[in-house]
Amino acid sequence: MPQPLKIAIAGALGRMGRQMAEAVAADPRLELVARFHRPGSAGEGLVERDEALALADAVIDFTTSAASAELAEACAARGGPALVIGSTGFSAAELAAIIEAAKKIPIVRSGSYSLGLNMLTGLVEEAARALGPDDCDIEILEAHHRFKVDAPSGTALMLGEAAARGRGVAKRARDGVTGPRPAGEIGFAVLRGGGIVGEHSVSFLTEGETLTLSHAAGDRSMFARGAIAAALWLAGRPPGEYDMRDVLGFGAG
Ligand SMILES: NC(=O)C1=CN([C@@H]2O[C@H](COP(=O)(O)OP(=O)(O)OC[C@H]3O[C@@H](n4cnc5c(N)ncnc54)[C@H](OP(=O)(O)O)[C@@H]3O)[C@@H](O)[C@H]2O)C=CC1
Ligand SMILES: O=C(O)C1=N[C@H](C(=O)O)C[C@H](O)C1
Repeated sequence: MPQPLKIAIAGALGRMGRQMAEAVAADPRLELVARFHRPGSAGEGLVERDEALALADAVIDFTTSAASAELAEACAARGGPALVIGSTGFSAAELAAIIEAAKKIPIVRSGSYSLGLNMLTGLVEEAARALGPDDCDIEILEAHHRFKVDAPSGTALMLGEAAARGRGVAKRARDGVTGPRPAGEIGFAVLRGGGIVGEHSVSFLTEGETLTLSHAAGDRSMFARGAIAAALWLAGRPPGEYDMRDVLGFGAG
């Protein structure tokens, strides 16, 4: 039997951090070696970040865009551990820092670790290609709980990228006199409230009919399962930035 993969969890006190700790502890292929939170919050089962990095083969990180970019730099500076990033809402500078770090360590980053959602991106790409931009409009709707801080969601942006292969630019918000909808635009609409775990739909609209592809997350456990699959997949990989489509073997991605 191979040695269990040593996992550290960032953002351990967050919604996903707690979900991850439960899932990792229950998985015999893994050993939960450290949990950490913000700097200075060690104690009661938590350690400082750098202690965690020294113990782990891989870190699973659902925190904030800024914390993830900083963590990627710290992991790269010491030549490891590998990193699974689930955070969303990245600025261009934060993304650039992660891409730089991925020259030194292997990183999986995805706006969604759900298997179903990653399957949906393939279907969206196929539908967008088949329907073409001339008479078919694409609109993406996402809904999340009241605590979510970024919009559109990382998943909505992923779906937008899938739809946009061969299409026009994103339209992130509409307000006031917007004028008619430009052809090829991909529109995003955002709903926030209550405890919604994550709902996404992509509609393809022509003047005669609407096709809608959608996904709803029932709870956060499948994000944790996907992140664990990513950590196991990363073991022994060369440096590089990978995504969930690589992990799931969904083609060139
Ligand atoms: N890719 C995917 O499949 C999924 C992605 N997400 C994304 O994951 C992220 C976290 O989501 P969620 O768990 O709901 O959010 P939470 O706010 O519940 O958790 C994030 C945690 O990270 C902590 N944190 C902030 N800065 C640092 C730091 N420098 N070091 C360590 N910990 C830090 C926060 O602390 P404090 O509370 O003190 O601010 C908080 O406890 C979001 O970006 C979300 O969009 C969520 C679900 C699935
Ligand atoms: O913040 C969340 O909760 C979620 N964030 C991710 C996103 O931004 O897409 C994934 C999931 O929808 C839950």
